[in-house]
Amino acid sequence: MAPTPRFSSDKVTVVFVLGGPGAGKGTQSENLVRDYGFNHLSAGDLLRAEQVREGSEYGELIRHHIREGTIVPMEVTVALLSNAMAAILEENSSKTTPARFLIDGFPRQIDQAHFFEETVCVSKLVLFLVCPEEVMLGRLLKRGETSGRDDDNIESIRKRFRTFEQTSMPVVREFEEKGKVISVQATGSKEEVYERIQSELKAKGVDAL
Ligand SMILES: Nc1ncnc2c1ncn2[C@@H]1O[C@H](COP(=O)(O)OP(=O)(O)O)[C@@H](O)[C@H]1O
Ligand SMILES: O=c1ccn([C@@H]2O[C@H](COP(=O)(O)OP(=O)(O)O)[C@@H](O)[C@H]2O)c(=O)[nH]1
Repeated sequence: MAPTPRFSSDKVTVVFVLGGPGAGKGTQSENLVRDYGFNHLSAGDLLRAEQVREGSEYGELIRHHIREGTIVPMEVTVALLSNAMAAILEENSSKTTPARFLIDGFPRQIDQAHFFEETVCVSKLVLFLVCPEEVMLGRLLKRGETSGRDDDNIESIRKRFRTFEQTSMPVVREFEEKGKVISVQATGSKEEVYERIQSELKAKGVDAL
């Protein structure tokens, strides 16, 4: 028998934000948090916090995968996301009912998508930021001047691009077949991209607060 997800869709609305490394997922998520009352969970940020958490048994494992641009085993990432959602719901700090969650940079592999939807909750939409590699490369190298991230260097970036094409694009295609994907061109200024996102969300019946 299939497991029951931890959160039902009358309690939570989940929107995944996907796109290649440097497509602008974090940047546009900030806009959506401000205007739509989303709670923002970045899978990468949660993993980086766990990597440096004192006493974590996963620190070295996470460090290795992030530097190699490969995917951390899904049990680790899904537990971090699920617990972060539970903490937000417990604080009852959400501005909307159902509580809106924007999950950025996840799922990046098909088994993660299935495991999350079976055990945590079913997603409503996927916002997919479409961006050519040369644009993402330029943005990441610039971000690398100040980000301090282990993976904003040319070797890791090349590996992340490969993982994105080979492992993460199949996730986008599967959600596309279910009619859940909003694709937005992520080139041009941050403001232009955000305007495109807003008009697509409106068309899907997701309104700003
Ligand atoms: N439309 C844009 N034009 C120029 N730079 C951008 C744009 N969107 C994001 N950036 C910058 O590119 C870098 C990567 O964006 P970020 O939101 O961190 O991407 P992701 O979360 O997809 O890796 C950041 O330094 C960000 O400020
Ligand atoms: O569900 C996830 C999300 C991220 N990562 C790891 O975290 C890195 C950075 O992801 P993030 O979304 O922070 O940044 P991006 O690569 O999109 O700029 C990835 O390359 C992966 O190694 C992962 O293993 N599983």
